[in-house]
Amino acid sequence: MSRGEKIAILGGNGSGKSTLLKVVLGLYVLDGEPVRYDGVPVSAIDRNSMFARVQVLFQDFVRYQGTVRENMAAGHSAALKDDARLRSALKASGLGELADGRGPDTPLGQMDASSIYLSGGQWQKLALSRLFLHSDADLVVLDEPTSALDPMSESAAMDSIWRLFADKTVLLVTHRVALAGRADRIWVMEEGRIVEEGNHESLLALGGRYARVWSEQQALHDRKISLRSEPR
Ligand SMILES: Nc1ncnc2c1ncn2[C@@H]1O[C@H](COP(=O)(O)OP(=O)(O)OP(=O)(O)O)[C@@H](O)[C@H]1O
Repeated sequence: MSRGEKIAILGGNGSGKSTLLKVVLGLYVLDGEPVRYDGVPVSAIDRNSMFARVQVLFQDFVRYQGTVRENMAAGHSAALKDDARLRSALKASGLGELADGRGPDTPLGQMDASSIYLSGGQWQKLALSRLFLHSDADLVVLDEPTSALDPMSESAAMDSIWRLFADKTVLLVTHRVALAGRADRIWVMEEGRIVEEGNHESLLALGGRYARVWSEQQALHDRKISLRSEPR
């Protein structure tokens, strides 16, 4: 990976995408050549200084029984007081109504009668807001960050991801070829290995697994559009 590069990782269930992220982060150590950051093996880098430079969003992100503010500012107390930053991060993930409505002090979950319940997709947006709020890392690692979002929300959230992390190195795991297509480089995984590598155009030209999944997902998309436009 080069600094500032955007890499998307595609592959079927169990192909090794999440495992690869953990290897990159030094959470799993493999035999053989180690993962290096600026030439330094990941095992030789102090965990705290490593995680100060890396922002991670896994699929099983945390949900705190607390307010929106507490959920977003977890581990970063300075952000607790900055309402403008909190609201802007909420809007970037698609929670504009919450930002403009009851705002950062809204209690979530079952705290009391004034609490609101978030849906699965809304929790994922909140997790993304937390990431946008603290986007001061060099490397951003995202494991299916929009998997619970509806198509419109997903497209808007991905726009925010590319915009807000424009100068960061991004590693994005996704099942959606349309989202991967915007990356500088795509790794296609199968049985724990990268079996295809390139950008959208070169992988389409290769005519392999990526090209096949791309045309299948395009056909599905076109079918949905035509179903929507058929007269009732
Ligand atoms: N800690 C572990 N110990 C043993 N096997 C594991 C461990 N974590 C993952 N695996 C296995 O490694 C394989 C790859 O898992 P991984 O979670 O990386 O897949 P993935 O490509 O992210 O899949 P998905 O799209 O379903 O999230 C799977 O067969 C899984 O069962």
